Amino acid sequence: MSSQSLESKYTEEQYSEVDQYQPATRTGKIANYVDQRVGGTGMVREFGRKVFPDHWTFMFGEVALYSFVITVISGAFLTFWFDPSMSSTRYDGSYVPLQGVEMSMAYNTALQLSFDVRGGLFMRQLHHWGALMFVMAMAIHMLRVFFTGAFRKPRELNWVVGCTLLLAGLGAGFTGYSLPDEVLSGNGLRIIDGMLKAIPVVGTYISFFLFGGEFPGDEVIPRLYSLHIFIIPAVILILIAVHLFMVVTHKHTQYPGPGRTERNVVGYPIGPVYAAKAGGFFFVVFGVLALLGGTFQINALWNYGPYDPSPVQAGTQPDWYIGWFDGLLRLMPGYIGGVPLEFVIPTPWGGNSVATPVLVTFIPITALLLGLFVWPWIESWITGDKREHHILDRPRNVPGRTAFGMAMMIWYFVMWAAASSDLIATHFSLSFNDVLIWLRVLFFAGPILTFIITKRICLALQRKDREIVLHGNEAGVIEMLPHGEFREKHTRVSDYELYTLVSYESPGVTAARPNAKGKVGLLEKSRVRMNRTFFEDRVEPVSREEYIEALSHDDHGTPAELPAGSVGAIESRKS
Ligand code: HEM
Ligand code: HEM
Repeated sequence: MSSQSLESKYTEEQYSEVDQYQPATRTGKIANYVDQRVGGTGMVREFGRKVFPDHWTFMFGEVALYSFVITVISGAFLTFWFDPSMSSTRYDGSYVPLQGVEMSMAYNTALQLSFDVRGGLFMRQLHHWGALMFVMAMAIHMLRVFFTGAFRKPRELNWVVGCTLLLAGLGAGFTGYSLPDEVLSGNGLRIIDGMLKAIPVVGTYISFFLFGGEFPGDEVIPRLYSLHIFIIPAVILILIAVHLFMVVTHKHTQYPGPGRTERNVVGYPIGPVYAAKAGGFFFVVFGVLALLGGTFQINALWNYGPYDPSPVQAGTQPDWYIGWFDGLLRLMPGYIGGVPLEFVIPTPWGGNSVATPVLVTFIPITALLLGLFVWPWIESWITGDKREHHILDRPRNVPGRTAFGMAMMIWYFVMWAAASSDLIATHFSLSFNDVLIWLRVLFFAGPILTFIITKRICLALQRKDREIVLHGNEAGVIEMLPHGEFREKHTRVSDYELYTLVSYESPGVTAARPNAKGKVGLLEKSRVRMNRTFFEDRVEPVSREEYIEALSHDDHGTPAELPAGSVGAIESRKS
């Protein structure tokens, strides 16, 4: 019992009486002692009874959380040995091919961690696999939230917190990857330096300040280190706390099903079953990462050699979440029809060069990242839907959003694939230039084709669902009728499945809304155009009348009366 509740319930004279209710066991007494001073019971009662719906797609947020914890633990281990200094030293560790080679302390200690610290290589690999899993889990979690519409009101701000987490994750990955100061990380930094310098007027200054002088300087690794082990993890930690707090206050969304409404949550309370499952799951994630870290080599930095701006290695790849920046740079032509795209603006101090090929790459990067942040508002602007949503969408039931999401994914994949254009060319014995030209075509045509194809697939799946609701599933049993006709038997779907198949709305196109002056502005016109792209093709959901009509035909081998709950499912459709 917490001290607060004691105060409110008992007078001072009654305190001695209360002491008689001390638990009998020693553990109970210790728990009581702590609780009277900490007051945790109320919190446990509040959180322990929170109901959490169960679905496998809700697991990715947890995987992100656990892999972050594992990168923090393994990263803390690395800090005991890693020295982020760029001062020069001669390697004298146990890796023979590099003995006597001059290198920075950062690379030297990363090699020491790999060869001379007991368990060091395992911890480095665990850290790197943990980082990859962290960003991967975040991305899949984000896609789950996107494709099921879990970002809609009231969760828009939590979506923004999530997007910030994703950016912070990319920042953590990039800064970590740059720390060991070998050829691969040095080349990554060289690309960043080039992108910064392309910014007109201020670019060279930004690069100069970041690197503490002319690239590579001797300041950048210690600076990245502060960002990597302190500032970015602290930001991630705070944002995760805010994110999960918001998940609790909003309550979790749920998939459509019997008894699930916009006003309730059906699932298990967190304590004890869910908490035990989540605790166990942490160790599963830890186990998988330990297995990867222990058996699959990653970032074998002794093969690269110390950073030197002159060599660039063939075949090396940046981590998957960074590759698309690199890919974009490769996609952008430097010349069109023999005319260089880079030009110089004459100025009194000798001219300012504008690196157009590099600058243009900022457009898709900004569009993709900014679009991600503001998507909840864009969607509600297109649809005109300002209502709260706690029941999730099945992706096929929102063809416009699903098609758009898939188009953006393909766009991302093309940019990412471009970062491996050399490997694609060598592995498949193709001309490097041809690969690049095809990727350029796909950069523009890929998203459009994906949008069209995905929308068609969604509509086809909706039609299939409609067919299943009205005529049941093919039973795989052929029967012969008395007059000799053969036909396949159909079985009705269960009431549960019926709920899943019919609980959705399929809005039509909304008409243009004139402004106060009675005119339809340019913005409204573009909204209506997008609204039409999203909603013009639609499949009408099954109506009550259609359903009853279908049931009454018992030529599908179905009873003439309605199964309990089935009409309720149709009625509960959100429209
Ligand atoms: C450090 C990274 C992250 C962690 C640890 C995390 C964790 C979680 C967890 C545990 C949940 C509840 C379970 C679930 O639905 O999966 C959740 C829900 C949510 N997350 Fe994340 N998340 C992260 C990143 C993101 C990102 C990148 C986004 C989107 C851009 C996002 C958006 C959301 C939203 C909108 C919800 C509420 C979903 C609902 O109620 O259905 N999160 N997050
Ligand atoms: C408090 C948290 C963290 C600490 C103390 C930490 C510490 C470190 C240290 C000391 C290194 C250099 C070791 C080496 O290269 O051998 C490193 C590398 C790295 N870190 Fe972290 N880190 C943390 C969080 C993260 C997070 C959240 C991510 C990713 C999203 C990440 C990604 C990386 C990567 C990719 C490397 C390069 C690993 C390699 O050399 O193969 N770190 N980290």
